[in-house]
Formats: sequence, structure tokens, C-alpha cells
Amino acid sequence: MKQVVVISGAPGTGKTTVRNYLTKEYGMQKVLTHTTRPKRTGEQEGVDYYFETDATFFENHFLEHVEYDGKKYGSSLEGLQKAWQKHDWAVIVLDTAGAISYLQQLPQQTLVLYLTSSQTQQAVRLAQRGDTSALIKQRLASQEAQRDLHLPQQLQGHACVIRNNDWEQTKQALADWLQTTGSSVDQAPEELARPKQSDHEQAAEEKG
Ligand SMILES: Nc1nc2c(ncn2[C@@H]2O[C@H](COP(=O)(O)OP(=O)(O)O)[C@@H](O)[C@H]2O)c(=O)[nH]1
Ligand SMILES: Nc1ncnc2c1ncn2[C@@H]1O[C@H](COP(=O)(O)OP(=O)(O)O)[C@@H](O)[C@H]1O
Repeated sequence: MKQVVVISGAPGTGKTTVRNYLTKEYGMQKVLTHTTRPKRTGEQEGVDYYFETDATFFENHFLEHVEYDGKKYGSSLEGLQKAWQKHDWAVIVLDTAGAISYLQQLPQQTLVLYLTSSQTQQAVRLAQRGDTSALIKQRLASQEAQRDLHLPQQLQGHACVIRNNDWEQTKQALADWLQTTGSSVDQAPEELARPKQSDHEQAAEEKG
């Protein structure tokens, strides 16, 4: 059975970190999304996002797309299907509006993980990531970031909520959650036995 783990939450709660952990430790296949926001230092095309312009963005066939802090973001069904060709478990990072769309459109396949952390911690982490203080302030004050500070009603009862403060506890909470989903991710020894790829190796392979 194909599954997609949708990771959602406010900026700096650790969505990308958890996504990378689930790909490396559990072999889940990352689904990249498209955005018109500028690349951050260190981000790479085809590794972190597919970076688009306003003109190229709508050349994609989106399963859902949103506006977040004035920029466009969207995820395609093709991207998800490509991931499912490689592994039964895909993982994607979306805002809460995207998570709601996935639950509505793919109710049998979608598992939502909603991350939280204290707002002070969020700001500290975004600074660690290298974002400027002006950017952090703008991002955290945006309507969408404020909205995503709380689990929307449509996700209540459908999301596993993890407070990502202590990383060891987060890893344990993820393991416990995956066990309760009756997941088969632990039962894919041939996948897990493969040498771990770096994100860049994986991107190079995907490009062919
Ligand atoms: N709905 C939706 N949200 C997305 C998509 N891609 C990224 N996001 C979300 O857009 C928001 C902004 O992402 P990003 O610019 O990387 O900023 P960050 O949250 O500060 O790491 C985050 O909540 C992401 O989860 C997408 O394709 N669809
Ligand atoms: N549990 C944690 N403890 C300490 N730092 C963390 C933890 N989780 C994430 N981080 C760090 O916080 C920063 C922001 O995390 P990131 O995954 O980019 O957040 P998001 O994708 O939700 O915006 C990164 O530098 C990351 O290494």
C-alpha cells in the first residue's frame, strides 16, 4: 500500500530536518515541491526545491498549490508517483493548507505529522539556519506562519503531533508513531540495506 507522510508545522519547527531523517533512516522517498521563492544560501535546484519563476510555475500539473508569505508553492501528482515508483513510502513537506488538501484528495494514503516547538526556539533555529533577522521576522509574522502555529480543525484527529524540542525524543516519537501506523517501512530490508545516499547523490540519480 502506497503511503505519503505529510510533514507540516510553522517555520523552524524542524519539518525539513525530520523529512531528511525519515529518508535517511527509514528509506522513505522524498517528494520535492516547486516554489517561486528565491533560493536560500546552500539550497540547490532539484535537491531542496524546484525553483520556478512566476512564468514557469504553472507549467506544472499541481495536485495542490498555495501562496505562502507572498510566494507560490506547489506539489505535483507526477512527483508523488515518481517517489512511489521507488518506495511505498513517500515523504513531503507542506503547509497546513497543503496537508488538508492531501487528506481530502488521498485520504487512504496520507499520514500527517504536525510539528511544534516554542516560538523562541523557532526564531533561534531559523537564525542557526542562516536566515537574516529581517527575513526571520517577516517569515514568522506572515499570515500563513501565524496560521500554522496551530493545528487546524480539519487536521485534528488526523495528525500525529510531535513537539520537536529534544532531538532524541523526536526520533523516539517518530519510531513509536511509525510502529502504531502498522507501517511496513521497517520491513523493507533490501531498501534499508542499501548504502545511504546523500541528498546530492540522490538528486544526481533522479536526473539520470
Ligand atoms: N501547500 C504546499 N506547501 C508547501 C509546498 N512546498 C513547501 N510548502 C510549505 O511552504 C512553507 C514555506 O516553506 P519554505 O519557504 O521552505 O520555508 P520554511 O518553512 O521557513 O522552511 C512551509 O510551510 C512548507 O511546508 C507545496 O508544494 N505545497
Ligand atoms: N530538535 C532539534 N534540536 C535542535 N535543532 C534543531 C532541531 N530540529 C531542527 N533543528 C534545527 O533548526 C533549524 C530549522 O530546522 P528546519 O528543519 O529547517 O525547519 P523547517 O523546515 O520547519 O523550517 C535547522 O538548522 C535544524 O538543524
